[in-house]
Amino acid sequence: MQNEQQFVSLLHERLDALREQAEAAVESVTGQVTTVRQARVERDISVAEQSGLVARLNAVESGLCFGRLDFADRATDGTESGATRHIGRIGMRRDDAERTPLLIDWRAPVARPFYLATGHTPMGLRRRRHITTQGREVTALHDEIMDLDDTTRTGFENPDADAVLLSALNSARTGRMSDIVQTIQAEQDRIIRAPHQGVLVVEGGPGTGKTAVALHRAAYLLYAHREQLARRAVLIVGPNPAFLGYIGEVLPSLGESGVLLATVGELFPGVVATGTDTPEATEVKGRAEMARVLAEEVRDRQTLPDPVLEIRHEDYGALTLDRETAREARQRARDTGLPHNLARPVFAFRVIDALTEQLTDRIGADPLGGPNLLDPSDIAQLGKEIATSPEVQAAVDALWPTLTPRRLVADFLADPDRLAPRDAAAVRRAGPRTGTDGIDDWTPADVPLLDEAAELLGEDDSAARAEAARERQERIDYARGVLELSYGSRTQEFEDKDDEDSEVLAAHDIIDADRFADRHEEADTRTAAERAAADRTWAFGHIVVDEAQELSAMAWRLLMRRCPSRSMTLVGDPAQTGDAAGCDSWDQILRPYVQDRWELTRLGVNYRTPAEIMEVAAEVRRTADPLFEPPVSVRSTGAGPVVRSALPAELARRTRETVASLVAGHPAEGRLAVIAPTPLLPALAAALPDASWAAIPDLTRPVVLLDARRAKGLEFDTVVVVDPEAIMDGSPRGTNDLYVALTRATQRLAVVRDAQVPSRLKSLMP
Ligand SMILES: Nc1ncnc2c1ncn2[C@@H]1O[C@H](COP(=O)(O)OP(=O)(O)OP(=O)(O)O)[C@@H](O)[C@H]1O
Repeated sequence: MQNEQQFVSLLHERLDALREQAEAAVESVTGQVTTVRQARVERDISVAEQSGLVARLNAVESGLCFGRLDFADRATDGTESGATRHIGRIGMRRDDAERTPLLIDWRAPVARPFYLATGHTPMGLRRRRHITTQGREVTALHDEIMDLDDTTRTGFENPDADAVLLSALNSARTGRMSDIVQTIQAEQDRIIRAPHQGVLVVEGGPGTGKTAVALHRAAYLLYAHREQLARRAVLIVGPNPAFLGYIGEVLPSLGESGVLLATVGELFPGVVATGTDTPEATEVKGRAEMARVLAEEVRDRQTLPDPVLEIRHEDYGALTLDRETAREARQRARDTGLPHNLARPVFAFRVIDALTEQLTDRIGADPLGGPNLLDPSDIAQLGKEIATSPEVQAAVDALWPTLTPRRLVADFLADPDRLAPRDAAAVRRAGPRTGTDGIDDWTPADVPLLDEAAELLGEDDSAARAEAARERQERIDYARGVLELSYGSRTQEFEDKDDEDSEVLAAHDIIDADRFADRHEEADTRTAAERAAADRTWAFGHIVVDEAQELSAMAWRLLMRRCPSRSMTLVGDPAQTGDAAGCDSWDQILRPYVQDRWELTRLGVNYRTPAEIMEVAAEVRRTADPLFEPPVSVRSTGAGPVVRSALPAELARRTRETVASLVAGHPAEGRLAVIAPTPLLPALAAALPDASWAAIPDLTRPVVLLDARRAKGLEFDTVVVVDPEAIMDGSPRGTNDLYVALTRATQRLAVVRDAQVPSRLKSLMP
């Protein structure tokens, strides 16, 4: 233990030294004042790099080193004979001439036996050690002998190989998910390190570690393919903001920050989707056919005169645009296949041509019947006058208006006549107020519609692009110089890959002058993730979707547009689908985009819910699917759910008593959630004044009140489910919602039933 303590102390000293260096570097450049543009670029880059490094070093402080591998003297693969390697959150080297490896990043290939080796397949190991620390102090060691012929003993051998895992699973929850880097299981490790191309679907029941695996996979991919992914950023999509808050600390604790966490409702820059839809409206808006409906809405705006449009020209009097000419112009514009706003100039040119011809005929007609008296330069001049005439422009606008996505979708929702009457009634809402460009409270289900509209409409940005190209060339010239400088001052002490592959990246490692110029233009020192968040057309390097079963067909269209490489990890559980627009089958989701070229893998062990609680939850699922088999719980606590019942008027009071007795029975422990049907929440909030209750509840509070939909993906030490039958009947997928609610507890479950409702579930009888 003492030796291990010394080593861990040494690691922290090294970490301190690296941090001091980085902080000093930030300080030394921050104060520099310069007017030379190249020097300013260098300074900004330096500050961004070194500040990022400081943040990263701070984040890995806790649990910096958690494992040790002792390789056998006679190594089977010939690489690590007799060596000892410590495994940690990041890689570090000594500050010596050889830059000796000190700590191996958990993602490095050499760390892999830590997760995969078994007595049967020792992968060259003699011993594997789990090191538990608190702050900088080593508090426990657990050794596993991998080579049975090896008779050396350390005194820390633990017959219970799962002791470290079980201690992690039993620890009190904090309202924030923690990483599992110390105890990743072999089946999880294989998914985390699966190849990065293509679509990988990870399916598994509640608590099987899908979220944990998805996040560690993102961290692994950023390590293994940093060059590609740091530049394009990784997007992690979660079901709601509370869930994103819950998982938000995992990647920083693994030293990663180049990731954008977002809900689908946050993926249309400039729109904050604060509204809510009924389940019916969500379902209708999520249907794939909405793409066609919106396309038809756009075509509807490309109108024709009926039968002619009279245009009064200031100087030349009345001009007429007939239906046939407009139809021909419209066809030409449509034939380009361009989005509406980009095809508009084609339509406009044709109309202007026709009007110019009309005017030419009128003004230049030879009274004697000879050829037109105007010469080509006169005609060109007339054309210009027509094109710039406000009346002509108004006529073009009336027939082919420039449209914005917000306006189009708002108008459609105000008047959704194209839909069947029931569907129209479900989605109809007040139109945009005069003068506004949309509606005030967009809902998450509107966002894929807005994105679809943006695709259909396009943005005429040719002038802006030409200007951007010119500026970019200027930046490239400066960036070339900066890169040369950056290579000269590269970091030396912080790697466990070879030199060219350093995991601490400096500018010269990952980019050439072109890309560098893109990233560090003077006016924009944002990270790739930040820039991605502001850019609707950003193509992410990899997308991870959690609770993927909840996404609608329209949301998938949006996500696929953001990921042209189709490098994606989708995790989910169709048995937990709650959203009315959610999909039931992966094939149905993926076929339109990748046909059958996607891979499915399953996780079968439940690390969260004890066996006794899982049995009750499984019974709920079996009411919908009699052959349902739940994932196997890794733990059992010996305690089944406590069931109480009360008359409807007493439900809130009974719930308060139940919460009070559970809190009193387990005073210092973790978090408690009350999960109830949405209509009951106000009454329960009044009865539980200390509970956190909001659209985005504070999960770090001791008691949290929420409905089943918001509980998705979360977990608590203790869960009280109120009125289970009402949750079941509350929506078309209510059985799934109740299944979700019952599977959120890591330790204890209580159920408060409505005594007047006959129970459909044997195990939920008092
Ligand atoms: N290898 C592991 N070591 C330690 N804890 C683990 C491990 N795998 C999973 N867990 C823990 O199990 C719990 C459930 O994991 P997670 O939330 O990822 O499951 P999930 O499959 O996403 O569940 P759900 O479908 O219900 O949202 C978490 O507390 C997670 O930290």
